[in-house]
Amino acid sequence: EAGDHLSYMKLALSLATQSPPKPTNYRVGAVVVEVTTNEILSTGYTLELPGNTHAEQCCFEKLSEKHGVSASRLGEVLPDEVALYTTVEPCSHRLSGNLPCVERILAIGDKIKTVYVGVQEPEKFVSGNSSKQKLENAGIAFVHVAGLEKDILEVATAGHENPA
Ligand SMILES: Nc1nc(=O)c(N)c(NC[C@H](O)[C@H](O)[C@H](O)COP(=O)(O)O)[nH]1
Ligand SMILES: [Zn+2]
Repeated sequence: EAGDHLSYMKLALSLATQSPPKPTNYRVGAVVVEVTTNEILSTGYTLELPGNTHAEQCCFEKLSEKHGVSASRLGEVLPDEVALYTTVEPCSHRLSGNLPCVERILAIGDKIKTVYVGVQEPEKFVSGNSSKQKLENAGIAFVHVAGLEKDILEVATAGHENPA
């Protein structure tokens, strides 16, 4: 079981390495998994889709495209037990003003049971990321998958002046 989590987080990390480096965000990778079958429903990495997109946002936009529903209605079409793996915890505020990913997760409702994160968001752009609290308040589990922190931060900050 724990092995599975690490393999999904490693997959998310490999996706993050495809993200074009940028000084104003993090290079993140995310994977949406159907828990009972271990089927990968969607993947995403920062800036994969047009616009200033986040990895988690790309996962959801691909799923809404596939199912022909808006991302906010994904709760109607997703299977009952879904997990999100993301190398950096979902944002709770974005300096661009775009909709934070924690709000995108909450809008999906009770289909996403667990969010697995590789690291907490560094304090560089936004301090006090509140996604853990928001998710747990909504009954969504927030689980840290340990072991890849150094690699995740190196990839995430590769576009910065002084990378991690
Ligand atoms: N979980 C997560 N996935 C991402 O794909 C990504 N880029 C961030 N980054 C969080 C960081 O707080 C925001 O990147 C800045 O606040 C700038 O906001 P924009 O990205 O320009 O909307 N966090
Ligand atoms: Zn985000």
